[in-house]
Amino acid sequence: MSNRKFFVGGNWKMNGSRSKIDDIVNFMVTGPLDVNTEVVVGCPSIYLDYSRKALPPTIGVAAQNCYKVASGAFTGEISPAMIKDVGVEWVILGHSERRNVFGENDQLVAEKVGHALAEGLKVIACVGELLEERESGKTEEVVFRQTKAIADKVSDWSKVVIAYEPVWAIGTGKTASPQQAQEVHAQLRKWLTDNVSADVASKTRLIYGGSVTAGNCKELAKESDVDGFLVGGASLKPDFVEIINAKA
Ligand SMILES: O=C[C@H](O)COP(=O)(O)O
Repeated sequence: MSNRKFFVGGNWKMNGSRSKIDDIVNFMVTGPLDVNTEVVVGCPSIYLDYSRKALPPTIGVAAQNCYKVASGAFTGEISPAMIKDVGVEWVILGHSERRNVFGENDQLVAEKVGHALAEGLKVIACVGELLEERESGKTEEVVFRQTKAIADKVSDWSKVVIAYEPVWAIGTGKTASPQQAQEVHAQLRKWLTDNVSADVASKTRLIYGGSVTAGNCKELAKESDVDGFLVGGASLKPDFVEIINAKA
């Protein structure tokens, strides 16, 4: 039994409206939510303020992205300083959709992580391989490369959660099996032991994302190196409560 607090993040992606958020807040407040799980929801930037005000302080709020500097001529971007200004304490960085739809590379993701942490935000940093990378035996190489870029910018690991999200499992209904998730999580934890420290490796939450549902969360949560989830589609539905309670 690890002493890592189970962590469940919801990533609403580009979904929602004020009325939809009211519904989500309602089912989350009704819960009941396992008090032993840390819960954070990732909102579209335009709804960060609204969501932070609507949710109880026991539920964290995350931006889904931010830029790597505090302010300036960067049309369309938001900064960690702005995120903090509306009372939001987390940001998701390096999500596979940022990497693969919007072309963010390891270096940009790492710079964003470094700046967000320096500004006092906590970071959910995402890594994960494409289907062709898995099929050609490159999963470990890819997730280690992505993790190293991020790790080089981290000085305080207590502010970081790593989300392993195999791209082939995101939004596809093809969840990684508990064994597949555990295998990569164990490799990542060993990487942290070898390249950061045993202490950081034992304390850092490694969460899994990719088609997590109320139906598969309990089996995944039994794996010793799976410390929680990053949930997309199911975080918009009352099923999210069951996922938060996967360990209860
Ligand atoms: O950030 C969440 C992941 O991309 C997983 O999304 P999904 O649960 O809809 O597959």
